[in-house]
Amino acid sequence: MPKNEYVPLFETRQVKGRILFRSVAASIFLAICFVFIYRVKFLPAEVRAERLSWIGLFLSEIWFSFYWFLTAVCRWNSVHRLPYIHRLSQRFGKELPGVDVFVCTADASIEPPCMVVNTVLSVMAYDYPPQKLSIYLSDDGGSELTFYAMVEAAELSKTWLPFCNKFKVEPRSPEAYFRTASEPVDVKEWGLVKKQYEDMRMRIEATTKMNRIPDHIRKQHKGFREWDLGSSKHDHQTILQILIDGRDSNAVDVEGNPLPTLVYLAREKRPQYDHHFKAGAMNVLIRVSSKISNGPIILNVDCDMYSNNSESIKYALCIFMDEEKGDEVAFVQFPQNFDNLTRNDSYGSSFRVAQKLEFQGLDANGGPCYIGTGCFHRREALCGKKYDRNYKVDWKKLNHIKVEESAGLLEETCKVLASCSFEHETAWGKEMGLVYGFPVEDVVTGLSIQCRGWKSMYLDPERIGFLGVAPITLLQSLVQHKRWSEGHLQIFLSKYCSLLYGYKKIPLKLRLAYCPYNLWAANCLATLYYVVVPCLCLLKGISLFPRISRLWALPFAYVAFSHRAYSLGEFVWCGGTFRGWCNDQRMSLFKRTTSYFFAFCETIFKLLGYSQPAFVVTAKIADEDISERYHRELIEFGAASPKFDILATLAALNLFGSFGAIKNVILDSKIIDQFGLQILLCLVLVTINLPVYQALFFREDNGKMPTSVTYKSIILALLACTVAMY
Ligand SMILES: O=c1ccn([C@@H]2O[C@H](COP(=O)(O)OP(=O)(O)O[C@H]3O[C@H](CO)[C@@H](O)[C@H](O)[C@H]3O)[C@@H](O)[C@H]2O)c(=O)[nH]1
Ligand SMILES: [Mn+2]
Repeated sequence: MPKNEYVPLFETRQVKGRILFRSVAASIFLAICFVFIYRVKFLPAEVRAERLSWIGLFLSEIWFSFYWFLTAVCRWNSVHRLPYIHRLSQRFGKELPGVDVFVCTADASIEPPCMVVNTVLSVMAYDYPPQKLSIYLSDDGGSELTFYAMVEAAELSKTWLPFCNKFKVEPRSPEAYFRTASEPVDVKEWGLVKKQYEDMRMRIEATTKMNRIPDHIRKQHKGFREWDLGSSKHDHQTILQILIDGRDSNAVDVEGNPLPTLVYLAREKRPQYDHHFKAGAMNVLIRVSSKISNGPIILNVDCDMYSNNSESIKYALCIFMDEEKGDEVAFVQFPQNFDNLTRNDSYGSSFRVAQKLEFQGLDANGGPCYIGTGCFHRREALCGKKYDRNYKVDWKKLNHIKVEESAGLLEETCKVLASCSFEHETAWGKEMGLVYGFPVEDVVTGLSIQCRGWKSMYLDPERIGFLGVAPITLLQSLVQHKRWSEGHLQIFLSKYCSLLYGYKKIPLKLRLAYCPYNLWAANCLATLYYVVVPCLCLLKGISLFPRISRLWALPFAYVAFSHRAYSLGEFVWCGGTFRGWCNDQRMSLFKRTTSYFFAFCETIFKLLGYSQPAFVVTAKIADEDISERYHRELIEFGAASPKFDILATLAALNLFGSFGAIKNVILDSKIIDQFGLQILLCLVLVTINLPVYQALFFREDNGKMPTSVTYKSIILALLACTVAMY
């Protein structure tokens, strides 16, 4: 091979199964056309109630078809990327760029310091030159418990990092490693390191339990003095402590190797200033890190997302540093995987199909969204730089910038960058850094980066890059989806709507591909209609679908069946189980009727100026009996919530509807022809809701439906049935 021939650092391949996907999509499209023809042709002319319900159903079907069309566009092409890390090391050797890792935490009571420490240790232990690695923890909880945990992490890293390097252990979160490793790599050292970790964990957990730091520990580090003034979570000065200064020749592990830099940061918080949640935290991190290490690549992870693959940085660099295609890439997104999922994933948290297939589609269309965690950014792009075609990075030059100030001086000079007033009348939160004002700051930021001309890419290596904690109760999951769908809808209704904002900036396909996500919440109306009206019409004797003896029933059946069968096929192909798929279907129904519905309403309130932005942080721990039920895959209802009122009422309604229908069929079997499809729809809904009935009527544990919800839902459902029948 000639010497200067370009050898790519990564390759792009078409995802298999495109022809199957396209043929199924085409056939579904055809069937949808027939459904529409039927709806127009047979629209009932006379009876008012009948005509109205029919029109409503038709509108819902138009919506579903439109939505389906968007998802099909998003998936029409899809690619995956194959990085070659050995080529990276061969080509760049020691000239690798600095990487700054940002870990965000917000609340020590639901994000245990011990978990944060594990995440931090896992990213400190990346297989990457430690002099080029800096880890920043942003603590929006401003908690000395978390600070203490970080002091401990700095200490443990001195044995943990050499241990990881020596034995090439994976994963590099000590907790996950000792939980999953089957046999000790080296009995003696294994035992020693394990004991050190266990001791540290016990010390941290003890302080967390006491909710305060005992005096003898406070004396160990000057940083604790910052809490002497008596600060609260929402009102405190900036706390910045460089726990390990990577430049310091004394900062070495037990074997004398250098350690990565480790920084604790709690930005200033004052009640009278908006802090913009995670987006605000990230922007402070960007500024502070620019003074301390200024790595040209930034990795962002949530505090529960430990690194599960010590080579992820190198994978991402294969994209950024590729001579031909790398310079236009602003961020490289890894999927969001979880390590606390049960076999059948009761709450559909795995995003299996989305992450194995949809994101590849986005990648082919111009780039995946930024999803907040497991994402590598090019610092310049994140800070607002526009891409232009002559942009070419000189990685070598980037490496020769040196910071001279001492750690102590840096701690003082950087404080102003983390103060509440710093951003006043600047472009931060608008054109610079993460965008403010949306509960999904990540997605809107990714979009705005892409609209500045950059591309993004998706990497899903065989060994999972990051593992986090998925919600462990139904309510938490629904609350999380409410935040997401609300954030997305707000983006859609703002100036950042991909269709308009991206006009002439990103390809039409990418503009369209954002829509299925942005419009999650908008699904609620059509779904609620489909869940409520056919059932009530059944009781009233209004037929909404073609007779099953007629050919017109075929397209309806085909759309429903093939669409779901294909989805099941994909789900299993992506490694899911049949029951997992059923759970996923149930969750998508639950999300649509509750999370999306509330998100939809709240977005309207917000547009009218009635509600404040919020970010409900997902709890990463739970009581023992809750987590025991989670592992038994029992759906957790437990607490009273308006979301459960809705779920239970809809479930009861369809149950009564089915009872009514079965009674009528027994009295007169001929109606099965006329109402066949409608009865089937009700029965499918009843099947999906089986766990709800169980929670309403049969369960005895603390996770059953609260009695108040049971009564409310039965009364409401009965009322609705009565009104429908008379
Ligand atoms: O005021 C805040 C609120 C949250 N966080 C952190 O943001 C992260 C995400 O919060 P979490 O409650 O875990 O939300 P998830 O729904 O799991 O997060 C997903 O969705 C969020 C947007 O809704 C993104 O910010 C996240 O990166 C993405 O993983 C966590 O590390 C928090 O500590 C802060 O730093 N400051
Ligand atoms: Mn999370």
